[in-house]
Amino acid sequence: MSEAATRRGTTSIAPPDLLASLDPLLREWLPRQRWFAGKGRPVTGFALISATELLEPPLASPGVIHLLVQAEQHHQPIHVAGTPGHSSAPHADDCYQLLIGVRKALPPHLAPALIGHVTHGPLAGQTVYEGLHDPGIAELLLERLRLPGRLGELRFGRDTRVDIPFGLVPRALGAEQSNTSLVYGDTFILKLFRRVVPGVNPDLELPRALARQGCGRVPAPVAWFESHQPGAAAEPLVLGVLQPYLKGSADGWELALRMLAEGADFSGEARALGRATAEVHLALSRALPTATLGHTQVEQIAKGMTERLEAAAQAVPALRPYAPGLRSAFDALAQLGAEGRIWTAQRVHGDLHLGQCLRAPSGDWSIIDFEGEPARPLGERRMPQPTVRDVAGMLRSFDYAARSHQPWAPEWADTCRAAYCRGYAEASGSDPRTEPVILRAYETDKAVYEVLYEARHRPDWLPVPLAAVRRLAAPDPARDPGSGR
Ligand SMILES: Nc1ncnc2c1ncn2[C@@H]1O[C@H](COP(=O)(O)OP(=O)(O)O)[C@@H](O)[C@H]1O
Ligand SMILES: O=P(O)(O)O[C@H]1O[C@H](CO)[C@@H](O[C@H]2O[C@H](CO)[C@@H](O)[C@H](O)[C@H]2O)[C@H](O)[C@H]1O
Repeated sequence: MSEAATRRGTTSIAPPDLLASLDPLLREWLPRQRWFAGKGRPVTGFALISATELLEPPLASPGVIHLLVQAEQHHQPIHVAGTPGHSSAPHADDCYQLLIGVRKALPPHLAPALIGHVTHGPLAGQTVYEGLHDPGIAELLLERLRLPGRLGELRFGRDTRVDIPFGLVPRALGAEQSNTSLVYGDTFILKLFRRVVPGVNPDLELPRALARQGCGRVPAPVAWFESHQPGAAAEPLVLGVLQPYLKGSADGWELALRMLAEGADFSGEARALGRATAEVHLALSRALPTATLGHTQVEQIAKGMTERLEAAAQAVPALRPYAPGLRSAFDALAQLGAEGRIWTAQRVHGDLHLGQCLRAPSGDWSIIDFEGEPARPLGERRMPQPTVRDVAGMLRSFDYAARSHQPWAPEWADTCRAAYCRGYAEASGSDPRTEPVILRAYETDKAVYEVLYEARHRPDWLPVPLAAVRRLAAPDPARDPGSGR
């Protein structure tokens, strides 16, 4: 445990002692979590950012300790699962939010939440576990959100116009997630961010800005909590956001797969999704500053895409044969910029795909999860960007769905992609397909991101973005730019 960083805490147990007790257990448990971002590099220790007791162990059982810890990891080349190659992607030590339950022994229903048995230090003889799986702890968290105020370095805030009833029954969502969500009585959903970075979190910022615009496409934040580290320069860390739960809504990804399996037409939904995306873009352009992208900025964007491609090709050797073809998409974008083509940029979703779209029983689509691509630096995620970035994300998603189907259903993807662009044009007045160069560049950038994402998180899925990479590296000039084949 790094002594230098065991700085402070609002705990009855001295933070260095607390961390010394937990260190060996967390080293083993943390890398196994779906939301752990530093896969492939062993955790060598932890530095404490803050520790706050929500309930004091062992006086209270369960005890509940809120921890922000920095996971110290080797920065040397990593082996990326599913590929024979290595990556040397530099990574700062990531900070994670943990809610640790402490009990003498775990009741059977909490057995899957076990982190381990503490053998030494002030918690010796206690069992520690993933507190978010304990309904009692989840209830306690909602209580804190109902009553805004401070607890140590934690600050709880809420929109007091919205009633948060007492006693809503919690359940963990259990979804494949980058974070962890709890649903309360089918009324609210609390998302706890796992890897946290200082600064404005777009997943709170954008939905609040959209709510101020009266945009009904995005659930409006009802309550939130942050950690405020001492020191004037320190920016808060946004830790959780409570929103209305869209009961009975269907996830766009699941729905698309279901309709594909049934041979049902999804183009009506794709068109509605295009309209929903354009409406959100319009509201964002009104809510937050926009920018004009001239020659220099476009060149910078193309350079960033090329650099990401090179880093991804280093990490995933299967990408290497296609790199020259993919690079040509970014060169073509830079070339258009050099010829004087100007684009408008604005705040966008940043990681839009079918799984971020929820369809209410009424048929209305909502959009969630405005965090952006988790691996990108926060400053980059909050920059104004061309809206085609989100469009490209959705087009990729139709391709993903079609390729997850046996047999591959390319016509299905083509129809959805075209319908989505049509819907987008109806609501925005401009069809993304009329800008094939920038569309191809953003789609290529997204496919490259996906190759790296899948290599790191779901190696079995790697063939899906690799198939797109093959197509994007050698485009057929005769083909419609909205087509995914
Ligand atoms: N407001 C909501 N209403 C209903 N379900 C939601 C809502 N927000 C999120 N979900 C569900 O939770 C899942 C994870 O939410 P998301 O914000 O995408 O988390 P993550 O950033 O961890 O991926 C979504 O796929 C969706 O099924
Ligand atoms: O979980 P997040 O919303 O943070 O997003 C990450 O995980 C997504 C997968 O869960 C990943 O999306 C990719 O797979 C989807 C199918 O599961 C597909 O619809 C998307 O088009 C594809 O990009 C996303 O890229 C990643 O950031």
